[in-house]
Amino acid sequence: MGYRFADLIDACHQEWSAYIEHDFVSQLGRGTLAEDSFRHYLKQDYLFLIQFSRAYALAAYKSHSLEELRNAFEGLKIILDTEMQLHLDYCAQWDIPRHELESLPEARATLAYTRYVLDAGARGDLLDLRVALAPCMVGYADIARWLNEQEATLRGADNPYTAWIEMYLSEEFQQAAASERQWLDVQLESLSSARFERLVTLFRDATRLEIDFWQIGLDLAE
Ligand SMILES: Cc1ncc(CN)c(N)n1
Repeated sequence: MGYRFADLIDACHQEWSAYIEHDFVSQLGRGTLAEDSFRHYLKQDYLFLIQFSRAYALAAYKSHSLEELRNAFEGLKIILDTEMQLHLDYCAQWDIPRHELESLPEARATLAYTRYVLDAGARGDLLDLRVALAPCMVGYADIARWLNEQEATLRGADNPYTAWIEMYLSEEFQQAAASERQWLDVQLESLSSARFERLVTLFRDATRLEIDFWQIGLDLAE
């Protein structure tokens, strides 16, 4: 029997739960996350999304088929048109000027995560790259659904982070994550155990780097 995407999560279950249910996420869901933490996250995430746009462009370069090219294009489009727009809206609402975003220094965790994924893609093939990207797209879709299931999650105007949660819960984002899972299911099915184990390392590392990224929001780390 072949591997599936769920086997990657099972192989690093502890890291995956620590990422999905991180304190930053639960505080955001309850609406109790300090504004400074979210601001810090937002600014670093702006820089993160620029690097991840490059990673989706790299995925286009590494593609062989029209379907793979379309997928890379969709990933890039969601970042540039949807996620980035929400960031800019929050920044405008919270008086973070555009020129500040353009001249921000990258925090170490931002550098570490984004360059790790770009390097995985440059060294490896499309599957390596999309496995390294999976905690980003599939992870945030899971986070939004997890938040939606929690009784403690505060909805509507009383939670300043409602727009963030809604965006990742949106049909567009959930659908993109579901089709990424499906593509990975097909690719993983016929792999040898040695190849699968190498992908587990990529997936685990990227998940650990996502955990660090939440943490810089709480620590306001540079
Ligand atoms: C750090 C991080 N990881 C994932 C996502 C969702 N694309 C994001 N915006 N930022």
